[in-house]
Parts: sequence; structure tokens; C-alpha cells
Amino acid sequence: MSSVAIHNPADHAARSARAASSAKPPYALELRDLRKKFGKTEIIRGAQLAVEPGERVAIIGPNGAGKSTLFNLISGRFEPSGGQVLLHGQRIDGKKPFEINRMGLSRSFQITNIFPKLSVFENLRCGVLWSLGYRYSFWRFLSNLHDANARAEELMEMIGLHRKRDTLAVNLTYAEQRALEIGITIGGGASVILLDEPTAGMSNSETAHFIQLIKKVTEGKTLLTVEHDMGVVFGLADKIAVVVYGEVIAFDTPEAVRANARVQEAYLGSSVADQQAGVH
Ligand SMILES: Nc1ncnc2c1ncn2[C@@H]1O[C@H](COP(=O)(O)OP(=O)(O)OP(=O)(O)O)[C@@H](O)[C@H]1O
Repeated sequence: MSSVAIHNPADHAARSARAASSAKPPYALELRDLRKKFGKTEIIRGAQLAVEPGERVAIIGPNGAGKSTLFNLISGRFEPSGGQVLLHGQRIDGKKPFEINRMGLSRSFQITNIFPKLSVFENLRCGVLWSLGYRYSFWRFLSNLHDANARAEELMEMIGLHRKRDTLAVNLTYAEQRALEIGITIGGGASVILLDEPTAGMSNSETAHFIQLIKKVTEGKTLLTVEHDMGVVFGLADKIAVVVYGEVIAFDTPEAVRANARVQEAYLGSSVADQQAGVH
């Protein structure tokens, strides 16, 4: 007697649910054949990158390689000439910076975006309110105010500025201003954070402290930094993306990148290990 396969909708649903739960989640951030031309010159030339959720990635490369341009393309400041940018599997290329921000990607504001005449607390609250969408409705603003205050207090604690709660931003030290900038950047709860040279201009001890702070406040988030300081790169990154002439020529763990011959060649003979040791 031949057996007859009976289609059972319940089985089918269970199989689909199992398949969905075992499906790999999308990359937090993905660049597919990304391109950018300025005039006739192609500066970003088919960049590929796939960052897993929760990874901390440092983007390194020689001067003029296209690191800042990549950040501008990812955050929506520049529109790509070709290719795609995906945030958690959704296309964001061509979208406006504020739309991308609302989809969960936040780029560090420069210090010039801190309100110098507002206190630490007020700066953080402004950042939180902006991300909550207070611009659209006064009533929504009022209902969000309580939450925003609580969130601003929490952020202040996290970035270690609670003792400076009422200090005007203009009166903070440089390192404190950068901490505030990071607080504002993470304030909206974005899951993907872009930081542009977060420790630039800091002393060695400030840098060491700041690396720990960045690790703490980005716990569980996906982090991309553009970085020149190899001490910071090796102290912070799970993976390094090496950009040379607008392409990602290597994307791997710090150890693997350090040993990568192509990367060493791109740095004109000086190995990444040398740079880490401060030999330029
Ligand atoms: N808006 C623009 N118009 C024209 N050319 C640009 C523009 N922005 C960047 N470029 C050019 O693109 C190239 C890459 O610049 P980019 O700033 O992205 O490099 P980078 O890797 O960040 O460099 P650095 O490490 O020196 O900051 C450079 O040759 C730069 O002159």
C-alpha cells in the first residue's frame, strides 16, 4: 500500500516558524558595491562590508583613502553614485540623515553641535527629545518630557558627567565635551553608532579612559569608528576594515589584519604592528 502524504497546515506553519527562527538575522550594516564619484573622479570604488550586530569595527586607511566619505555615505550626508547601503537588511542609501537616524543609526555630532550655553543635562535632554520626535507635536513633547528627563539622567551617569550636571557645556574640558557628544549620539537609543575619531586631540590617559567609556556605552550596539590612532583601534575593535583607494581591502580581526601582507603593503612598508607601537 502506498503511503499518501497529507498536507497538514499546522505542520507547515510549525516548519515555517522553525525556518524563520533559525534564519540568520540580517547584518547590522552592509555595504554592497558602494560607489561615490566627485565630478569624474571615483573616490569610493565598489566598497563591500558586512558588519554583524554587536560588532565593534574600526575603519582605518591612509589619508585620502575615503574613510570620511564612507561615513558620509552611510549616514546619508552624501548620496551614493552606485551600490547599496543596508541597515538591518533595509536599504538606506538615498535617504536623508534624519530618516536614517530614525531607522536606528546615529553618527557622532561634532563638538560644534553641542549647545555651549546649555548645561550638560539640558544638552542630553535635547538630544533625547530630538530623537523622540518632539519637533512634530507640542503634546507629544509634553508627554515625552518625563521620559526624556529620566533618560538624560541615565545617560549623564553612563558618561560619567553626573557631577557636572548643571555645568554649561562651554565650561567643560575638551575630553568632557567629547563624552557629552557621545552621550548625545547614543541618547536616542540607536543600535548602530558611528564615531569619527572619538579620541582625537586627547592625552594618553584621557584616551585610555575614553576607550573604556566607549566600550561601556556601546555595549550590545554595533559600533563603527574612523580612527588613525592604532592604540585606539587595537584597544576597541573586534574587527578592522582597511580602506585603500575607496575599496575595503581587508576586513578581519586585529590579529589577522596585522598579519595581512596586502595591508602592510598599503601602509608603504610600515606594518600595522609598527604603527601600533608608535613607529610612523
Ligand atoms: N565633497 C567633496 N568633493 C570633492 N572631493 C572630495 C569631497 N570629499 C572628499 N573628497 C575627496 O575624496 C578623497 C577621500 O577623502 P576622505 O576625506 O573621504 O578621505 P579619508 O580617508 O577620510 O582621509 P583622512 O584620513 O585624511 O581624513 C580625497 O581625495 C578628498 O579630496
